Amino acid sequence: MSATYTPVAGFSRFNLAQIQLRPGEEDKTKNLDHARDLIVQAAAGGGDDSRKADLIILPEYFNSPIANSAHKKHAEEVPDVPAGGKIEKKDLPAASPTLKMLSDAAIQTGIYIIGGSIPERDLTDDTKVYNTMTVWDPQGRMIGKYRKMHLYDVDIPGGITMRESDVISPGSEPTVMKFPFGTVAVAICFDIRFQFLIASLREANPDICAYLLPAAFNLTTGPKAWEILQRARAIDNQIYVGMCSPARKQGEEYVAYGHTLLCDCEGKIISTPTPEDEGETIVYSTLDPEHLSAIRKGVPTLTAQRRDVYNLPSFK
Ligand SMILES: O=C(O)CCC(=O)C(=O)O
Repeated sequence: MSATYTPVAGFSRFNLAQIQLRPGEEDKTKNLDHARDLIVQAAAGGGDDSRKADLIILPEYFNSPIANSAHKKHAEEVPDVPAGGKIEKKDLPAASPTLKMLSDAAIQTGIYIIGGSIPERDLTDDTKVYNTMTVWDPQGRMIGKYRKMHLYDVDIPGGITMRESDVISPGSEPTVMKFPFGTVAVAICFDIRFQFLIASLREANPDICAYLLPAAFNLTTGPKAWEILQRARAIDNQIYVGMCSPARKQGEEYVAYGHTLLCDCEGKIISTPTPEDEGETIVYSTLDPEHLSAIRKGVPTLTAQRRDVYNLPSFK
């Protein structure tokens, strides 16, 4: 039986720069100045051709320490973006320095930015803080917002015990971004473990070409699961998948794993720092529609699904 195949709508070759930024410190101004310098550096080059980056992504909690004790103190106001809309720079909250930096950096570089994640203060309930991503266009407008949905509450004997939900409230809006070069599903860190999230987004948006997540795995789960989860999600959904980690820094309350990477739609890792490169670095990749097409055509798992025999169970 020959596979029916159509190219992924709206996907054109693009360059991604993932900034494995050093972990945030208490001095937010210092963190933001440093992140901006790295964004400018990342914008200048990379990928496997001579074009500059088209999209930059930062890590989880990049503007402040990754610590439950820090989130409330560093939380900022983040406006909601109307569906399909944008928030102009002049309408950003004056008291949100991280949003201002990201908007300025997008204008300065002329590049789309997935602004990692930051603690967000709930305006209507000051007991609530979210782990929130913002997305920016080259005009410095905020074009997307996503609140982490699955909170990292784990108790691993001999490993790590953590309850993100002691401080953070969960979001409940899965998010897909339409960039001029392709449709990208976004989420944050622990969300990668939930296959139904990306599978349902993928089903509703067949034009998704990539799944990108700011993340910060740790030294317990990083070695076991960081790489395999990304490769699994990539193979299951036949999309590019990448997570962007903070650099590893011993002595922090939460030591991030590092190893930022991007794998292609057959689970092959195409860009990652060298093993000794757990420190600050920029990982460049090129996402290629022809490669994606060839893989989907060669192994047509998505069109060959037997929905007449099985289907996702309803949770409701
Ligand atoms: O899934 C994991 O092992 C790590 C997740 C995590 O650290 C997070 O979501 O913050």
